[in-house]
Amino acid sequence: MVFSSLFGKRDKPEPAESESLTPESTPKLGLFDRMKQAVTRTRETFSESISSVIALTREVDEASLTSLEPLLLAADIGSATTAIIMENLRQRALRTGIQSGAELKQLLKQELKQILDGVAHPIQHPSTPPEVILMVGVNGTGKTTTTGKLAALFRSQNKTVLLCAADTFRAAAIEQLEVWAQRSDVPIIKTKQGGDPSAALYDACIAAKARNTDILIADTAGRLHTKSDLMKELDKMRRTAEKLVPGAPHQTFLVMDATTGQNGLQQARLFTEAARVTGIVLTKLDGTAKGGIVLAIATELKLPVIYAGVGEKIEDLIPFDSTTFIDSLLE
Ligand SMILES: Nc1nc2c(ncn2[C@@H]2O[C@H](COP(=O)(O)OP(=O)(O)OP(=O)(O)O)[C@@H](O)[C@H]2O)c(=O)[nH]1
Repeated sequence: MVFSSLFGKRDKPEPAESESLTPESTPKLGLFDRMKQAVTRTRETFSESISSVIALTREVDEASLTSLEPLLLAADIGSATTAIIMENLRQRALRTGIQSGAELKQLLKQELKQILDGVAHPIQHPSTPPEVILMVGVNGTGKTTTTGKLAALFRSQNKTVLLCAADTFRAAAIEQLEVWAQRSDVPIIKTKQGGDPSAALYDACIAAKARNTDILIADTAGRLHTKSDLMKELDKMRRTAEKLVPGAPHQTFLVMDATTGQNGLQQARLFTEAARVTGIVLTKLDGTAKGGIVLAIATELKLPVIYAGVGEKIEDLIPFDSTTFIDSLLE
């Protein structure tokens, strides 16, 4: 089995792949630099406007605090979350008696980090393989792409992976996942388009157990929480996995598109209630100036972001870390 590294050349480059980083052309970036690159657009608007307020702050008073509020809203942090941040900032600024703009910035960073850390929890892994992961979410958020990227990420950690193409609804989803499986050099279990996704998942669970595979990732069709037949289908998949693998699905990742902002959040809120989501994968962070949505996810969904999608290529998925995120957003 050949898998050089996440940054290595792959056998069958797709158009997006051909531009991929190679060790020869570009130095490997660390997590911090990759996150920083991904949130460039958010940083440009958020950090620069915050910095100009901070630079003008001679003393920390109600006026300087209030001038931060529209900047938080502009980054799509959301009104409810912004209100929480502002209230906490006021109290902490008062309590600690800070004076300078630089201290205010540090306080803001601490406040933002605290919000993210408040919902973080260690991922529970099963004691015996396979670990079953369901990828769920509304249409077009990046489920299939993220399933492929996750396979590559786990392979680079020397885990064995099996993919299950349980998106039997969208015409090209199965073929798309097959391409990702080839890129990551992992096997795939599929059924025909229009087939029963639970049947595909059943076969995949049996195969993962027989092969002692570490991780089984199932890509599911995009759906809205309002489509009750599709939500029932998701339930059936859960029950199928549970019958075959104790505790499965161990993770249910809701794939959210960062560019959809507060609309996406509203959909996600209703989705998490119905689908027993355990964590968020936030895609397309690279394509938005509204990366502040990460904070709204924490306060409103009470769920941690586990991974962030930072581009279309196979290596463009990074484990989400609150310190890295806040530090790359607010230098
Ligand atoms: N820039 C960027 N594009 C992404 C990212 N993740 C996914 N995409 C793109 O988003 C588009 C939709 O991705 P898919 O994986 O097909 O979405 P899906 O959720 O499986 O779609 P449905 O099955 O229709 O629900 C594709 O063009 C992907 O390349 C990301 O992190 N950054």
